[in-house]
This record gives sequence, C-alpha cells and structure tokens, in this order.
Amino acid sequence: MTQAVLEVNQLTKRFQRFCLDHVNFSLEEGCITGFIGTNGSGKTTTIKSILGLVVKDSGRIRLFGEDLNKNERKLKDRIGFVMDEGYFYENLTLKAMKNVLAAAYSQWDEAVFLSYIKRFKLDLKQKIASLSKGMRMKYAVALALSHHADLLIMDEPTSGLDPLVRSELMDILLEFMQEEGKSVFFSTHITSDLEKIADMLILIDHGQIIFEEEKDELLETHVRVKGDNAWINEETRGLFLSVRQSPYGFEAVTNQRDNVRAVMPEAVIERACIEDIMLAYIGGDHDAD
Ligand SMILES: Nc1ncnc2c1ncn2[C@@H]1O[C@H](COP(=O)(O)OP(=O)(O)OP(=O)(O)O)[C@@H](O)[C@H]1O
Repeated sequence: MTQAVLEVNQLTKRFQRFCLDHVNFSLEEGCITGFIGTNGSGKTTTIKSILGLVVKDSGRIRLFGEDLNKNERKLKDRIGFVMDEGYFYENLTLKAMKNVLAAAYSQWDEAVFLSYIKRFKLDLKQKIASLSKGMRMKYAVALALSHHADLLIMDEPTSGLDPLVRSELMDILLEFMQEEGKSVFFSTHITSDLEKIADMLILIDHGQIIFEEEKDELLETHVRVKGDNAWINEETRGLFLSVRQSPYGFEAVTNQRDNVRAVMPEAVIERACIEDIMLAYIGGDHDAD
C-alpha cells in the first residue's frame, strides 16, 4: 500500500448555518483525487481547513505522515495550491507578486516558473487586477507548480473557464503526475473534467463525506436504467439510488445491475457518468433545499 499524502481525521468546522461534520478521508500518493459536491457542500471549507486558512473546531490533518500543526512550514513547502478566490494583491504586477510568494518556498525554481509564463503567454509586467479569469488561473497554476511541490491542492480551478483552457489544465495535471511521488487533490462541481483524469473520487454533501471510491470502480458498479413507469413500484424502487419519472418513462441510477436486470428484463441499461452517480447519491435532499 502506498503512503497517504494527506489524512483528514474527524475534521469539524461549524458556521452559523453550516457544519463540516467529522470529515474523514485520505489521499494516496500517485493519485489524482477529485473532490466533488454541489455548491455549498463544504469543499472550500475542507480545503481551507487543510491549508490552515480556516481555523478548524476539531479534527486532525496529517500531511506526508506528519501532523500539520507541528511542522506547518516544512509541510506546506511541499504543497502547491490554487484557490478559486484571490490570495493575490491586485495592484501588484505578476512579477512582483511572484517575488512575494517565491520567497516562502525553499525550492523555488525560476526557470520552471518562466517556462509556464511563456507557455501560458502571460506578461510579467501586467497587473494582477487586469487578468482575465482564465489568465488568473494559469498564473496561479504557474506559481503552484514552480517550487517542486509533491501535492497540488486546487479549489475549483476550472469553474468559469472555457473548455479549451480546462482541457489545457487537465493536460498539465497529467504532465505533473508523470513524475514519481506526485499527487493532486482537486475540487470541482464540473464532474466531466474528472472523467478522464481522476483516479479517486470523494463526494461531499451537506458537510458530510458520502463516498470515497476509485473512479473506475464507481463507473463499473453504477449504471443508468431507463424503462416504463409501470415497472416502478414500492419494491422495485428500492433497487435504485435515485429515480426520475416523466410521462414518457423513468430514468434511474443503480448499483444493483443484476437485480434490476432480473426484475426488468426489458429495461435499457446504459453507462452512467460521474454526474449521474453524484446526483443519484445526493439528489433527493438537494431538491428539497
Ligand atoms: N466564513 C463563513 N462564515 C459563515 N458561513 C460560511 C463561511 N464560509 C463558508 N460558509 C458556509 O459554509 C457552506 C459551505 O461553503 P463552501 O464554500 O465550503 O462550499 P463549496 O462546496 O466550496 O461550494 P462552492 O462550490 O459554491 O464553492 C456554505 O453554506 C457557506 O455559506
């Protein structure tokens, strides 16, 4: 078994109207882990708690096998992070902001940074405030990847970006993973980004972890089912994680393919995507919000 690069144990953070509730999960080395959940499910709060940007109420965070509280500086040196909202000073130029951040890392690599700046066609003389959303994300990624981090933590890096920039970012993550011992933790509500690149998926909803699974395993064990409304009754409903009915029939998601096939031999059974699976696990509750 490979080492856990991040272990989150009983992490709890209470806000007035929200509670991150005894969250447990761990990330394996060499994996891209997608952290999925709808708006307001607790992804950012979890990530900020991991990075110490939010003060947790209780729980333990271990990075690379060591307690974050005891070795914060040393451990953070091994993390690159991209947050969805600014931790940049808007009035600085890209170069000046880089100088501020680079000073914090023992292994800052100017050559790597400059190669990303060139690749992303960014201008170091430009002010942060004048960057578009896509350019800002690219700049944040350039910074996060220029100090030989072992773990890249990204909060919603793709939200609001066009498909081309998103696909460019996915390629960069795959490049980053080529080197041994690297890991990525990546929160998003755009699950299609994860279909290609994620190894593991963690679903959070209302501040609670719903599952932590290998992506391939999830996609193998869950299917989408379509059929006639007449086949849905109290008993058969229990075979599904979620059922949506319209006048034309039902659409459902199940992790009991064989049982469904046995009682509904004529049902259409199709591959489910990550979004289908995510919504199947959280669907009901959310509609009621
Ligand atoms: N500083 C705060 N004070 C009070 N409530 C907060 C604070 N920060 C976050 N919350 C609440 O905690 C809940 C979870 O927010 P969080 O940002 O972690 O969700 P998220 O999954 O990252 O959502 P999104 O995809 O929209 O970014 C929300 O209801 C939010 O309003």
